[in-house]
Amino acid sequence: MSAQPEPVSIPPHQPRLLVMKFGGTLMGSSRAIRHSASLVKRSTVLGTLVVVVVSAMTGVTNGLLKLADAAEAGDIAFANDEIAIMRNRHFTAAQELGAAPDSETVREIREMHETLRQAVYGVYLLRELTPRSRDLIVSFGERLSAPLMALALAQDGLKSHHLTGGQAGILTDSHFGNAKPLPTTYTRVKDRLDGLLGAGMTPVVAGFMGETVKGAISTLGRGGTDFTATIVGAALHADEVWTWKDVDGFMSADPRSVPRARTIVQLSYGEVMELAYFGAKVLHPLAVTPLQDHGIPLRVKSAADPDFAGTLVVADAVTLPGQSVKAVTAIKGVSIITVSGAGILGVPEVVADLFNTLARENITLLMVSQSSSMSNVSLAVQSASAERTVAALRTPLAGRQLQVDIQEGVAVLAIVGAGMRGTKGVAARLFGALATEDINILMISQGSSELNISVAIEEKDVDSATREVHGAFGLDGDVPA
Ligand SMILES: Nc1ncnc2c1ncn2[C@@H]1O[C@H](COP(=O)(O)OP(=O)(O)O)[C@@H](O)[C@H]1O
Ligand SMILES: N[C@@H](CC(=O)OP(=O)(O)O)C(=O)O
Repeated sequence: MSAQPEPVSIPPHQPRLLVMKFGGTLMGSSRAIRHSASLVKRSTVLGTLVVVVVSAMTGVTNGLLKLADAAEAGDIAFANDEIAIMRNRHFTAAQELGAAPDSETVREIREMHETLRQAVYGVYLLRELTPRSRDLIVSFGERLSAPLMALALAQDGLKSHHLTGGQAGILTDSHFGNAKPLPTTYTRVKDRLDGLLGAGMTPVVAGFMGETVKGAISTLGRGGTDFTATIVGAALHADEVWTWKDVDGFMSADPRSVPRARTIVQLSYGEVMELAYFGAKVLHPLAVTPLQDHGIPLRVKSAADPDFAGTLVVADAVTLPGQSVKAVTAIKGVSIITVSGAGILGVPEVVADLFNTLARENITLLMVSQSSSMSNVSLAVQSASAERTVAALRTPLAGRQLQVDIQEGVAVLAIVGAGMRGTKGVAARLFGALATEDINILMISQGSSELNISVAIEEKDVDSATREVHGAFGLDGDVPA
């Protein structure tokens, strides 16, 4: 009889199960993918089970959206050229990750590009790009990067198996472009991934997507791979979900515009949702929601410095004494739509109609303000949805004497932190900092949770405003600007 292997002893603090998410930057080239795979291996060698969730190679999602639009507009030559460039990029990465020309992975990548080409040709023939076909086309980014990660893991000696979001069990509603997981998702994901983990595999899930009950591919909204990772984390009751980044964690501002930004040690789920909603690109706004019920921690970790703890996101995050604000964040590319005129005066149903219409159209309102005389309502929306918003408002406004004005070139700046709850003088300090920079405030709003205060300002001022506000709340680090 052969000798039984020694049982693996796991040190007491070693996580049993981690979900690790790698975004577009960390999947951007064979070199980046190899490094990402090495971060997985660091944990698996210690006996931790890891489920990997990947995004498309950086730039691919935007490229797919652009070529889909081109096909709808009749420019099939441009669309085909873009597909060829993408195909080359994926083949090169596969080859650099050791795939032989006749390997299963290369065959799979070739087939996927062919299906993509056919889908895009269908859009061109019909001159129609529905949300459903856009989701199918854009999903190829993640579907093509998952086998690349599997190759890199194999090179590191790990057995792995890659799956689409639907194959991993993620079932969604039919809100193509912004789908939400159905409740059955969690048991389905558990059933499917437990089997693979039990067989000693490291599953690689293509992020950003699920599928509807009819089997159509749906996407979870831009940045949705974070959401995939937390759905999987919640389904498997993982010890933690780690999102690896090219930054040192969640920082007190976007380090690209504020060089003095520092890593935030801890954030609550609520603080993260506010930050993500107000433009901190680090996480999808809904990403922490699946983790909240089970209290599963999320860590934002630096791929360049894996021993650094990064930012821990938990229910009861610490707030240091005197730390009213933890971060400053901004959304650029905003428009303010103002509805005004006598027709709105004293007619509350008009306002109710406006909001109902916008909710039906799935338009996200970044800020809302209504004058107390009720003679005007201002709505801040992403400029990309401004036209759609104005078109949607036509019906509730029809036949009333109302004027609609649009102001473009706006940004929304927000300060976020649980410590501002009940702290006096926070708004005064914010407005003081903006006044120092001679910045005009177009709209103001404070969330009733007192977790944030947001202001709309002209976009040209937003970077200097962010730096000034960051300093005013004592967030500047030691790094010279
Ligand atoms: N508060 C913030 N903390 C850290 N990074 C931020 C913040 N706000 C914006 N960012 C930007 O988000 C980027 C990381 O997001 P993204 O590139 O979407 O990551 P991924 O490719 O992993 O999805 C960073 O490079 C950084 O410039
Ligand atoms: N690729 C998708 C999903 C995603 O989450 O990407 P990333 O992790 O690179 O932000 C997007 O660009 O929206």
